[in-house]
Amino acid sequence: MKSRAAVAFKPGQPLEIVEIDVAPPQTGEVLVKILNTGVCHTDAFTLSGQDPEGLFPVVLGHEGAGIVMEVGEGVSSVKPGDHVIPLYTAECGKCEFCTSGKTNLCIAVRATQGKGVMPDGTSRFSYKGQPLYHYMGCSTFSEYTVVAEVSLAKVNPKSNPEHVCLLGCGVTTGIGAVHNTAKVQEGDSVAVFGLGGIGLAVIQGARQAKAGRIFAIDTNPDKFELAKAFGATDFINPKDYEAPIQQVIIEMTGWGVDHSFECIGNVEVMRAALECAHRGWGQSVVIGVAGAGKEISTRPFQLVTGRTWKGTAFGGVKGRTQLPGMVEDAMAGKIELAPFVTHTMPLEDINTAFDLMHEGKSIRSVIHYTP
Ligand SMILES: NC(=O)c1ccc[n+]([C@@H]2O[C@H](COP(=O)([O-])OP(=O)(O)OC[C@H]3O[C@@H](n4cnc5c(N)ncnc54)[C@H](O)[C@@H]3O)[C@@H](O)[C@H]2O)c1
Ligand SMILES: N[C@@H](CCC(=O)N[C@@H](CSCO)C(=O)NCC(=O)O)C(=O)O
Ligand SMILES: [Zn+2]
Ligand SMILES: [Zn+2]
Repeated sequence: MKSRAAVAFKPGQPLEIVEIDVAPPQTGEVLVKILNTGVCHTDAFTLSGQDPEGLFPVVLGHEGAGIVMEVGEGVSSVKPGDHVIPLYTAECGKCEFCTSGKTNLCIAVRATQGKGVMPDGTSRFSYKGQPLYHYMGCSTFSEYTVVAEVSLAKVNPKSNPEHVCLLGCGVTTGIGAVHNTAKVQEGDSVAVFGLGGIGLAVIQGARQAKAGRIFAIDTNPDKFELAKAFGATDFINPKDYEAPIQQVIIEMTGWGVDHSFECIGNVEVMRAALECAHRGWGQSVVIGVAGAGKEISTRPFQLVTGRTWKGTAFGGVKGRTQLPGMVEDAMAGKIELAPFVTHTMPLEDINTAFDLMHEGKSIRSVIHYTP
């Protein structure tokens, strides 16, 4: 079938809106019509050419919501008409990782996903007869996409896809990082570096956990207003200080914060986030994705004196098991999604979404395929 799609033909170039060919779903696969998709910084990261797994030409996008159109052989957990959220972290329920009870990092389709193909090693997308790569097992920048069954969460059909698409990545990652990875407790202090979709979701999660002081840190002070609305109590622009930002936070708190979260993808800030954590027990969670060749460093003494460095993918959330409940929480007002959607636009204007992100003017731009 034909599908409108925004294709990244080359790194660093704007996406091109073209009509691509989408082959039918094979065994264990599902054809999904995407209704809405958010644009996450990770899409921009891969488009920039900095992603070691980046492949071109590719259909990017991994923060979508849609409806099942057709299922391949052997698919039993979803049927045409079901409302779904594609998952870049699959959940097969059977692999060593799924059954460990320790992680959400299912391995069922991860190897082929990282190579931009479906589990049988081939692509369902082509343009003018040439194959296009899939992206993160989702490729939500195509109106019709093919996804592995294990990479689909079935959600309430009454949910608003323009909002719940954000649970496909950004909001789930931030909220999950607070509850699953850091396990923030009532009264704990929290520092959030980077106030985009991820950082603001961390703040929302911290407020749910009844955290005490919540420090919101960004070099763009325009982000502070929304951070305050989500529950941040203290606001820091590192550009206002000569001292390293970790020193500023330690001076403001005495010994540092109980939890810090890096939501930027900057290895220098990752170091600052670790070093502003409380002596003896403070922990720092890396969420941001850093470019190829980047490495983190600190004095080992920072760890010797009790700080812990952690990381999280998709906030530690098991998509098929937990995402339907998060959608219910959003419908019940327990998770706020609307304030994240600062812009909406048709697929044809998707490059504007990347411009707004780079200019610091958006939190999330949400693309709609049908008016
Ligand atoms: N681990 C995961 O599962 C996961 C999931 C989603 C996104 N991410 C990553 O999280 C990061 C954030 O994504 P996003 O969509 O919120 O991005 P975004 O671009 O919307 O937000 C980033 C924010 O960081 C701020 N910033 C940039 N440099 C800064 C600095 N030196 N000090 C303080 N603030 C600074 C920017 O002003 C902006 O507000 C990206 O690296 C993305 O790839 C990771
Ligand atoms: N491909 C990159 C790493 C990209 C990365 O870290 N992705 C995050 C999700 S970002 C969503 O916006 C993630 O979940 N990673 C775990 C996984 O992909 O299995 C690289 O090679 O460095
Ligand atoms: Zn993302
Ligand atoms: Zn698994």
